[in-house]
Amino acid sequence: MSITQLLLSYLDVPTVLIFLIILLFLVAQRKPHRYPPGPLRWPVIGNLPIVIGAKMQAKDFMKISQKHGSVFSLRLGVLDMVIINGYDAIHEAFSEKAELFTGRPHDLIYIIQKGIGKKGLIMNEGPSWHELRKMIAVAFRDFGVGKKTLEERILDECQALFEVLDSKQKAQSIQSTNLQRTLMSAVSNIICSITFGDRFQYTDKQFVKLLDSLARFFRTSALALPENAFPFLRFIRTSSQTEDMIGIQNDLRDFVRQQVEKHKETFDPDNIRDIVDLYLQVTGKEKRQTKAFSNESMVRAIVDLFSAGTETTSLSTTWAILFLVCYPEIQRELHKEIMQVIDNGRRPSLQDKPHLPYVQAFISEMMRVVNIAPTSVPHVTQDEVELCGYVIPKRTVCTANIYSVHMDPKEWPEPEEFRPERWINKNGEFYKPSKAFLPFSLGPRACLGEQLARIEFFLFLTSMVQQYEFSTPIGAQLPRPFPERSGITTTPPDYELYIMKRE
Ligand code: HEM
Repeated sequence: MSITQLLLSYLDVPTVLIFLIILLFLVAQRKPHRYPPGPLRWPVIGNLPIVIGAKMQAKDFMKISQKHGSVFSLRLGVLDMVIINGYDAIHEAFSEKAELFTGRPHDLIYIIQKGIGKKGLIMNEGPSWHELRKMIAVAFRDFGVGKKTLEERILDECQALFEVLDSKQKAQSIQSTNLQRTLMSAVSNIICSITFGDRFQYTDKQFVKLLDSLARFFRTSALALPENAFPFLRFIRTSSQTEDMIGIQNDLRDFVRQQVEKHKETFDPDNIRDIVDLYLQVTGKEKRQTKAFSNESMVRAIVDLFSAGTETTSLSTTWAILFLVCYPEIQRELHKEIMQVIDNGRRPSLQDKPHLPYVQAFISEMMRVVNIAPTSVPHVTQDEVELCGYVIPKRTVCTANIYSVHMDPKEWPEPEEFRPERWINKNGEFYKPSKAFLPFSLGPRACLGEQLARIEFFLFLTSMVQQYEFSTPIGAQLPRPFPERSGITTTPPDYELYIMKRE
């Protein structure tokens, strides 16, 4: 009997199937030379089970990094991505090798490709992104970020918020998610006033609907959408979740377009009121219709500011209230410090900040534990690049796991413990105990709204603690003040909240 005949005599159907499965499994493990390691991949779906249905991807990613190292790879269907964990690796990528990591996956992640596109700020890349980012940074400065005018605007918005809180207080307890919606309106009004020079009533139907949609958008994980893993699905039938996310982006664009059209009617080149006016001036008067300064890129850039500026800061404030409720002794300490520095019930000011070390410590610790944007916004490699000894090919999606930086026990002993005191030195002053603190990411793509967010958050929190005491109704169950669920952002649990105006 020849060898071929011998082999064929063994090849029944189950043997062939087992052979094929092993072959597919081996093929699924193939990676380019010196590519980052990663968990075993299933044939066809790759590592999709890791992200689908995950409550908190960042936490799962951190566990994987404990086994495979700070830089590891995943394959989600056809989408290859690299997850970067820990301060040192993220610093090497986004700071030391920043110019090679500034791309965005506008062509690689379906919801971004179809719903957001390449224009604007967040998903744009290359010279037009650079030009736009520079212009918005200057506009933020010109329209008051860091100036008294903006401070006044924020404090006025706090006042509007307090009127709503006072009416809610009369209704006794409220659900914390309702408060978050109100906070979203307040925070959103600040970015609206910088961009459109206008604010909206908290009951304005279009505004409320838009903010609800925005919250839904941020609660979803873009990575887990089936069309990213299997692009052919886009030609058959997109999932309802994907349709919803695309619809939200279209609604946001329509809303901003309406505001821009209204502006055009009252535009006066000698009186530039806000960012839309500035844009109209640049694109109209100077006839500058470059890629960065087209009408559509303006609309998209403003949608980006509106979205990024609303959800993150309002969620942070909602989380802060949860910590006040769960740690009444910390709330008392904060109130005591605020009362000592801001006397006679005057409105807080940014000038008070250096005199409020415990407030600053509370804010930093809250941002560390909560990780509002736990996996940041994905970057893309602009060329082949070496990172921590591995080689990452050009146009690979790279995600920084910010959660892994803030939960690193070597940098933050007992990282899950909420301890504002970590941020206070022996002299009772506020200080940064570790470099491993990146809530706004780092490098040229770091959050453009960091300064604004910090100002808003400080003024909102200080004013709220000055005026109100937050607790839960007697007998109500206390929620756990630790993030357990996240999409693009980290959502606090819903609970019954009691707000009492201070005398
Ligand atoms: C607590 C509040 C906030 C947090 C934690 C936060 C966090 C972040 C993070 C992690 C990124 C991704 C950076 C990267 O890709 O490496 C980002 C990007 C961005 N954020 Fe924020 N953000 C906050 C508030 C704001 C506000 C108030 C605005 C504006 C009004 C804003 C505008 C932006 C923009 C435009 C980008 C994209 C920058 C670019 O791609 O060039 N953010 N933010």
